[in-house]
Amino acid sequence: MTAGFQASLLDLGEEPGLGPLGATVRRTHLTDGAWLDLRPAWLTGADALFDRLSHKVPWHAERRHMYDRMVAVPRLLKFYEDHEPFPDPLLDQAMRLLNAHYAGHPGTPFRTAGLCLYRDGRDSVAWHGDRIGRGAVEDTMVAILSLGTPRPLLLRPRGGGPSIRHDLGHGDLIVMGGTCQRTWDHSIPKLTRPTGPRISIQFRPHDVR
Ligand SMILES: O=C(O)CCC(=O)C(=O)O
Ligand SMILES: [Fe+2]
Repeated sequence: MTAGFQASLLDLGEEPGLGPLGATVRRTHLTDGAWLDLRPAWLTGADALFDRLSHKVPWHAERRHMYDRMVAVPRLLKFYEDHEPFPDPLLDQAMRLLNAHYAGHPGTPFRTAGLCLYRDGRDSVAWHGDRIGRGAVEDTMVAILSLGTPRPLLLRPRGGGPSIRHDLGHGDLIVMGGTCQRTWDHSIPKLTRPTGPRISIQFRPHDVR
């Protein structure tokens, strides 16, 4: 989608700014009532936001129970509940713009911000849908603003079938909507080539994880 992260490192002085949504958002309909909206380069001057978030967010590692043992979650995390102040005013602005653009859609308004830091290509998210809470039974929406090194996001129908791939670049927006969390799974696969860091900001409605 957009240029690589390293190439833009010279832009640190540029103030981050969000573009319009409106007609710049391109929708792709998937099967079973799932859809994706893409808005490449929604955020310009994204280096400065990457830099601020990497320093300001209290990133932490988590361990989760898997099969019969505890394993390290392969990324750093911080989840902002809807009553918690976001770590940067740009996240408040992004959520306001998203809520204005998607007003009235099932699964809105967006209320929380989940942040992930992928330190390198070994960090990843395994196949899953955001089905904790309402996402398991109702249409919902998850909007992701991607910063830093581009990483592929893969999606595949839960019922089986080929996966599709979207490369999420520095400042790109992708929105999963309709039945996407129930009928499709998504993942950020590990990469073996040298890969710089990426921050993912996921806006979700209340009671969806
Ligand atoms: O890194 C991303 O953009 C996706 C993260 C994700 O799917 C999740 O945290 O549920
Ligand atoms: Fe997810």
